[in-house]
Amino acid sequence: MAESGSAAELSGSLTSSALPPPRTRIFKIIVIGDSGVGKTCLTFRFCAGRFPEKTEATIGVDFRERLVEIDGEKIKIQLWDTAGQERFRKSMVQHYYRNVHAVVFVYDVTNTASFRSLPAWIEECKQHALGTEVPRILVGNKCDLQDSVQVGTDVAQQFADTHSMPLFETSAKSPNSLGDGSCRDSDHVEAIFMTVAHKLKSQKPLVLSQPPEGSGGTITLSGGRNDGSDGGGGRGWSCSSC
Ligand SMILES: Nc1nc2c(ncn2[C@@H]2O[C@H](COP(=O)(O)OP(=O)(O)OP(=O)(O)O)[C@@H](O)[C@H]2O)c(=O)[nH]1
Repeated sequence: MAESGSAAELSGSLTSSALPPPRTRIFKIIVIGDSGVGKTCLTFRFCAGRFPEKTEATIGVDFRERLVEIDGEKIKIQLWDTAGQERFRKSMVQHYYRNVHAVVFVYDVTNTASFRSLPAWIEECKQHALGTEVPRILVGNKCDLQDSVQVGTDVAQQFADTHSMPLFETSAKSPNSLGDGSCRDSDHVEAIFMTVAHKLKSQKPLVLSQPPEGSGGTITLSGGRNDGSDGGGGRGWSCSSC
């Protein structure tokens, strides 16, 4: 009897230790659009939780990360903030498009030219073999500048529909600002990136590197949503985990 008890204990401990620790998945999301539309501010807002006091034109690429928890799974959202200026893109452009999970196209609602450039950005994605299976969203930024809006929601929505993308209008500066009445109806920057992460998570179930027997290779985690932030931000030219 004593022996069978030990065997049961042994088998129990073996089963739990045979499970590899869950890996943190990384979702690489590239943020593209004309220079000055607010890509740096949007990515900073999501990762650091605030509007940056000062920004400079991005050279090559910056990337920022934030750890979130979705349905009990920790996921690292890695935002690649790409340079809008052509002269700062050339050497890096092929790196942006490697292993991309989602694309965020940004225009400035107060700048028609940035909206007119969108087809060229879409074309660039196409040229880098980004298939239609890669989720894309369209973000109109700076909607706090209500008196200067040049790109109406209806025109933007039409464009988004034509290209099968959801449209979000927001402000990196004052999302959800209710105090002064601006941006009352805008989407929160937080919600925009979390929507992309939820979409990616639903598309890509967690697959363990060594699936336990009988699990079918896929483990579905469930539980309460609890977003956490490491507020991480960093400037870099490459990323070892991508
Ligand atoms: N009012 C307002 N200004 C914003 C907003 N987002 C960004 N800006 C301003 O727009 C300017 C450009 O912002 P960036 O985030 O540097 O633009 P970018 O798209 O990263 O530009 P590049 O790095 O050159 O590609 C800065 O002066 C920001 O303060 C916003 O939501 N509202």
